[in-house]
Amino acid sequence: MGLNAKKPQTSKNHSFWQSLRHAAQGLSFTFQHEGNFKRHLAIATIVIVLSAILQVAKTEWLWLVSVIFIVLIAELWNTVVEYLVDLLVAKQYDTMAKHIKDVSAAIVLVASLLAVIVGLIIFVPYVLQILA
Ligand SMILES: Nc1ncnc2c1ncn2[C@@H]1O[C@H](COP(=O)(O)OP(=O)(O)OP(=O)(O)O)[C@@H](O)[C@H]1O
Repeated sequence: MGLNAKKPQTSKNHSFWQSLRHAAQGLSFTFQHEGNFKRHLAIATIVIVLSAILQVAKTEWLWLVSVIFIVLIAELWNTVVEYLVDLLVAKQYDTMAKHIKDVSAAIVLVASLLAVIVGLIIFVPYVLQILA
């Protein structure tokens, strides 16, 4: 490492902007490495465009935005768990590692089911109205 090379940071963030930059790096890392995060974002974009076209009510927007964020938070959390487990067991097969990762994936599944249920409750009446 050269004299002017910056030492990698392992200390606490010193400012709000530094915290924000690292959080943005976390989001960018997840987007680049987790296919499911990309898929969830793509579905969220479709739902937002559809909601704008159908001009859904304010409370419906609140529900939709809430479930979109719940799913994205669950996916971020699942990514944290996967990397922590990999760090601990270094890719060795471990029954407890399997259970931890499976339960973490189940969190995403349950959050996604909630999003599907909310989506059906909101969009089915609009579709029926269009078909009527
Ligand atoms: N070290 C391990 N020991 C035992 N089982 C493991 C281990 N690593 C992964 N697995 C099993 O493989 C599955 C997938 O692993 P992992 O979560 O790392 O991959 P992924 O494709 O990123 O998952 P996801 O689709 O949830 O994002 C886990 O749910 C678990 O059942």
